[in-house]
Amino acid sequence: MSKRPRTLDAFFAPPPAKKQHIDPTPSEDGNTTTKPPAALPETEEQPPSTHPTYPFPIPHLPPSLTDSLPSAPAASPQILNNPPDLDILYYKPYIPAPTAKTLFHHLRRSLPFYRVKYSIKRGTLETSVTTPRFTTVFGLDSTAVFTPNDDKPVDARTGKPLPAGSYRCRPRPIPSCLASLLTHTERTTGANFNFALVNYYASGNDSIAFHSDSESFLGPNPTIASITLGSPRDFLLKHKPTPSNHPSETKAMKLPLASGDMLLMQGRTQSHWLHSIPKRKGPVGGDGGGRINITFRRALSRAGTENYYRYNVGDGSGGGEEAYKWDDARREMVPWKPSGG
Ligand SMILES: O=C(O)CCC(=O)C(=O)O
Ligand SMILES: [Fe+2]
Repeated sequence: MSKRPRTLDAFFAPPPAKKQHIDPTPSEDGNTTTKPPAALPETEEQPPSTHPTYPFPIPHLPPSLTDSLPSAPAASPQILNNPPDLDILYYKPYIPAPTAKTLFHHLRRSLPFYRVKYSIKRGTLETSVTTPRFTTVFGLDSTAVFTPNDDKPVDARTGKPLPAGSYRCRPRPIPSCLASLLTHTERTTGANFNFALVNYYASGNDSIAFHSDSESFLGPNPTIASITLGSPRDFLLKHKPTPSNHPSETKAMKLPLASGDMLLMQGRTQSHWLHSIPKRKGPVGGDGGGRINITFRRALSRAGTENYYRYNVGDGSGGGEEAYKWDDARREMVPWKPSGG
């Protein structure tokens, strides 16, 4: 449940909200309100998020977005708990469509993405796999924190610097554009999150196979918020096999996720159900087929941090794989070169 009254600037504002509250009244379409110009410079001056682990600075949300964000959720959630072991709140939508579209374009052009390669062993055969979508991740498990103005994580209990080699990966603080959304989602749901994982599906050819996010580093019955921005895609859910329920007989449930929708997966959902975004043939519709998915999660141990960076940034040369950045002229993700050329 919400811990603070929800207002316009509470929506994406980080906890110590610097901005003055101006006008929480949404317009008729539930989207924008006209703001006094005086409010704009303060937001415009917000510097981008920077960190030695980021390949480039990550801009703050633009004033047009922070100022037009409504008091979410835009709709009360539908409760999906009828099938055994399923426990999902379906916000349809969480963020109204026009705002979700602006947020989609902002995040697509602002975040570094990766096409991670890893190898899996099947028997004695080692196979190389390329993740069939772009991914990126920010955050740190609950044993450590980033302190303001500090590049390196410190011990969450003692506040002391971590011994060298505590992490194999190089954890990245959550940039302000995602931190604002995370904070608002915590207020809406009453859950706590320390990770933001982002998928970018460039077309209907990108996908995620059936899996559950039931890793032990999330603890039992984890709560995961999952937000869709951009083109719609089908989200499939099917119960894990049980002695009386053979996988071939398990019928999948289909949720047609649209831009702005959020699923709050909780309870026994991860331990008992699998989910996937299958490939989609033909035109996908909306935003040229591109779709962003953001999941907010809470990892409890270092294993979570190692795992998330390994599979969402990669571990090539310590800092991850080659970064990609959205190119507005080419309308695609292109390998990012530090020189810009
Ligand atoms: O894109 C989605 O909606 C699902 C993503 C997902 O399941 C995951 O990242 O674990
Ligand atoms: Fe998942």
